[in-house]
Amino acid sequence: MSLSSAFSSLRTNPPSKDLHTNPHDTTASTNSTSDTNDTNDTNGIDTPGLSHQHLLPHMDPERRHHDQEQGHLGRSSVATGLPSEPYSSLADKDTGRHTGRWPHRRWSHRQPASSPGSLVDSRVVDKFSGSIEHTLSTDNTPSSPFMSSPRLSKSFASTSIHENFAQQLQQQQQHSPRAVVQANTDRLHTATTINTPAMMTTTTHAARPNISINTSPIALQRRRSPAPFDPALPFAAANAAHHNQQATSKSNSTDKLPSTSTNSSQHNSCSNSTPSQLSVGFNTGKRTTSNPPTSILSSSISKALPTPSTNLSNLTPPKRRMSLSWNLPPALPRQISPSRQGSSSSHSLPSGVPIISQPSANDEHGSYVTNSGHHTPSIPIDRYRSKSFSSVSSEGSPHSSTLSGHRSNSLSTAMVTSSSYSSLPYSPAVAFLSNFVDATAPKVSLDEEGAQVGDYLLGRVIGHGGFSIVREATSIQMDESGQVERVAVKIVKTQTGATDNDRVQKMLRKEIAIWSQISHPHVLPFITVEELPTDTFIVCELCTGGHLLNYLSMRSDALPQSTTPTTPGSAKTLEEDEARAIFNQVAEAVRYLHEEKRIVHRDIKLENILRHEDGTWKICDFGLAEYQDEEAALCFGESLMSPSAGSSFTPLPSPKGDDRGKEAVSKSGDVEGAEEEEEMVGGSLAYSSPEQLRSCKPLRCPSSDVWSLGVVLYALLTGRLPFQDEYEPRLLHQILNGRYEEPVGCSAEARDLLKKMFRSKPEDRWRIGQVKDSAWCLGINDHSLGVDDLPGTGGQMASFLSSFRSTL
Ligand SMILES: Nc1ncnc2c1ncn2[C@@H]1O[C@H](COP(=O)(O)OP(=O)(O)OP(=O)(O)O)[C@@H](O)[C@H]1O
Repeated sequence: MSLSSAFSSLRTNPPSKDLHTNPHDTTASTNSTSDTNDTNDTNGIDTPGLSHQHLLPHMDPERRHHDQEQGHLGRSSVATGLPSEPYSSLADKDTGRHTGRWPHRRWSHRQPASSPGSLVDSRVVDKFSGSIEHTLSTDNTPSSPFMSSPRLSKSFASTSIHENFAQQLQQQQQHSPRAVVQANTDRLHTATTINTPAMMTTTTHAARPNISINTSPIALQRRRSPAPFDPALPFAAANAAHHNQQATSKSNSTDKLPSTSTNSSQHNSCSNSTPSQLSVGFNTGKRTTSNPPTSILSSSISKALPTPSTNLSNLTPPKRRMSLSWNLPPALPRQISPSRQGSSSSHSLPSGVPIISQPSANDEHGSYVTNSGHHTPSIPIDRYRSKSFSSVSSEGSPHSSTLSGHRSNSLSTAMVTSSSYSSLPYSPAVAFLSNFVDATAPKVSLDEEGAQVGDYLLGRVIGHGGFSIVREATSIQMDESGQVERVAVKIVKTQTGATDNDRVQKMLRKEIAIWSQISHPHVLPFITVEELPTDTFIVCELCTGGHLLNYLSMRSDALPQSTTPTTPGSAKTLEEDEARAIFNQVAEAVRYLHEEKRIVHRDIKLENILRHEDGTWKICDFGLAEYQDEEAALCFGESLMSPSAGSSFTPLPSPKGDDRGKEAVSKSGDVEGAEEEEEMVGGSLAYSSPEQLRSCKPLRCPSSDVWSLGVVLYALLTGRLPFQDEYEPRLLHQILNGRYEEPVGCSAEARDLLKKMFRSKPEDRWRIGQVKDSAWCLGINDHSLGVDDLPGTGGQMASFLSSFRSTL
């Protein structure tokens, strides 16, 4: 259910007492509430007796511990206890309507068309992406202080990204040679187990007869286009080759040996194909394949990699079962051989699959160069040729042609035994495998730990956004003091083809454009952006102290159990001075945005206030930020606004006593015409202002930021949210009526400031300048003067009094 429909349903079905008898309502109380609307504007909706659970002490300690273990930088859903399913996954697939729960991320009035795709469970993909997350549902977890602050979801929620990850994983699995091998081995009953490149175990089970050719479209396709190369396969193949050779030598049974004759077409098949495409006979212990058998190595490769193109109809099972473990030595050293780089080769292996080339003439011991330009020295090629491969028919063998560069007729009939290798530093299989070192190196995807992005190396995941993940990163170069710079990198995937992609990219561009214009000590500094076709990387300053929600949770945990407050503020999560110090920093940043940059943040919440290691607090996440009007957009970010949107901007709503822009604000608080058609309402429900709830379009109204900031102030003072209820309609009514439980145990100035920030009508609400100049922010404790209540004076008068007193 969208917000607008939720609201209209509220109007048509005004809340009645049965709201309070709803089974969700376990906290009905008669605690006093504060109608902070000075004009007593309740819109005809009354919600008496609403009470609040105390937030922080109810938070599951295990979850908090997990979150804290993550350096307080974990996924916000962990800390909040909010359901991690994105909004779209909570919507009915057919109707696109809400299923009744609010998501933990953002919200939208319009549902994405890609509902089915968005049903991918992010938990699955979290595992895939390597970040172990506990995503909890409100259905089965105890409520937390902020649990019932359900957040509204962006329609381009995290599932789209996760879905992309999952699809990639699925594709990779489906098309990898390993998958094809697996598919075929179901029939061939051949299992190949590879532990690591260095330690392999190959087990060959008896093959079943009557195996037919797989001519499925996938198989045919695979023969045409090289499949992704699975580096483990050559290892398995070569191991099998080595083992097979030894076994067959010992048995001395020529009947069971595969033929060593081959032809050049088979050679080409080997050298021009990925391992999975090697289409020669399956070594079953009998020479019964229709393809001419190849060298022992290549036939063993084909055994490990039975492919669809193999005619296996007459295969008979081997009589024994073999099992082999082989420890490989470390990878051989490599050098770049510029002379070979880019040289044309008759081989056409996929990039990354090296091809052994002719040893250089002046290399005493022989050396070889791979198709990736790597030159591998110090392999005694001649010795290999004369001894290791003496038993292998050279014709058609990939080794005989590529390792030595010519086919040696001398390599014909002698058998290889284990003693053949005794004088060699490496076995032939190892020599062969060493050429796959590049290919076997773990492939680091561009957005994973270890990848390099610009001048930075990506590290662990430190946060999740609605459509991004955030990783720690370090600069690859040291600064003058020999230190590497630590930064955070926000990674947004480009989901080509996804329904939401265009909108996500557009919003991302706007975020970058706005964020890069901002410079303030209490705004998270933007550093740079790197764009790749697959991802966008926003590099920004790292805040190691976690976000404010974590901080409050941690401080609440530290409270003795006996002091768990029953009313907000009765036990202090933070001392008022500390709350003031934090609030002043955040309010100063908001003042800068509103007054100097004429930007509205639109997503101010505890999770978007980060603690720097120097102890300062900074606002982050400009994903929903907007310029307040056309003038500001032209002045600070002219390219950001579409012409159509630009012309529709209207002046800001103003506080009481200021006529500027008054006519632009409708009764509902909507700023008429200040929306782009395709924009969607965003933000978190618990922080949303009444005017935003009433509007089905996103507002560029700075007073909405002030409301959200009031929610932050309340949390700082009391350790809980002012508007919270697991029953969504009741939560909406609380916000729309501006009803919250007035905190006890804090100063009158603080309570007064809250009232001013929670005024229902945006034009009555204090502006950020007034908030900053309020008696509480200035630390003036004499509320008896009542100057804050004088229209249009509040902050200025407090400020004046403050300076006046300091002169006394
Ligand atoms: N510079 C940073 N240092 C440390 N943690 C960070 C930093 N930036 C972001 N994070 C963490 O990552 C989380 C998500 O970041 P951010 O809010 O910027 O992403 P987002 O995709 O815009 O999220 P949202 O859906 O809330 O808009 C933050 O809540 C925070 O915990």
